Amino acid sequence: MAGLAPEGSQFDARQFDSKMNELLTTDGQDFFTSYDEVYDTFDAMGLKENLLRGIYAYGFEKPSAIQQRGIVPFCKGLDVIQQAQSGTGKTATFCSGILQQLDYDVVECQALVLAPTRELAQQIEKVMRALGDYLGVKVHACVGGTSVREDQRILSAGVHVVVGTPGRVFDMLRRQSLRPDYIKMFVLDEADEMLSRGFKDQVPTFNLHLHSFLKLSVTVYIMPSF
Ligand SMILES: Nc1ncnc2c1ncn2[C@@H]1O[C@H](COP(=O)(O)OP(=O)(O)OP(=O)(O)O)[C@@H](O)[C@H]1O
Repeated sequence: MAGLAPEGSQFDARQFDSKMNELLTTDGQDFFTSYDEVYDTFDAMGLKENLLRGIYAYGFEKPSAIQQRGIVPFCKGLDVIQQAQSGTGKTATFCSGILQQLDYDVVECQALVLAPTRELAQQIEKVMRALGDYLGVKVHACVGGTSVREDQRILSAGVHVVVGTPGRVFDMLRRQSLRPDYIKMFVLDEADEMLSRGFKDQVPTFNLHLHSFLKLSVTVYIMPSF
């Protein structure tokens, strides 16, 4: 799979591994290991009014523990790694962060979310759509088992966010139906699951493919294996 780099990119698995090893073993000055600020209400987070309306209309009254700590750093453009048990509100955390940072006048894909399963990608799309209802967000789920043509039609009509599984998203990138030029946010949901499912070689390929076009803010969500 490591040889499956997109056309035009110069993916070198060995070089990638050595760079990753270097990054993981360096005491980076800019690397935050914790973020102390806690916001115990959504109102205190400085979110767009229409995002707040979406959050409250969805039925959330108070942010969960991970939302109290995770939404604001995401909104500040920091690279975020969050690890928490299932059902603690991680999805709404990164959806809110993305919805806060989108430029709604630009109908181009600005955020890419990858998930390990079709069901999860579709579930994330629903949450993103619901929370972003008052913002007019255009979000599309790019997953296998659906019409490629329909994906291409929707993407060419323009979306702000793509949520998908690696295979179909990769396919859309290769066909240039999904253009990475405007992507400024990247979320890898359930990263440990993604990496253990054999997407290991595709994920760095995505990163590299995107990196060759833009400066990327990477957000990784890790699910612990309990
Ligand atoms: N602040 C909140 N107030 C009330 N309910 C919430 C809040 N945040 C999330 N929820 C609800 O809690 C449930 C779990 O949230 P979510 O799916 O975001 O968690 P998760 O950590 O991503 O879980 P999983 O890893 O299982 O996908 C959902 O039904 C969601 O609507």
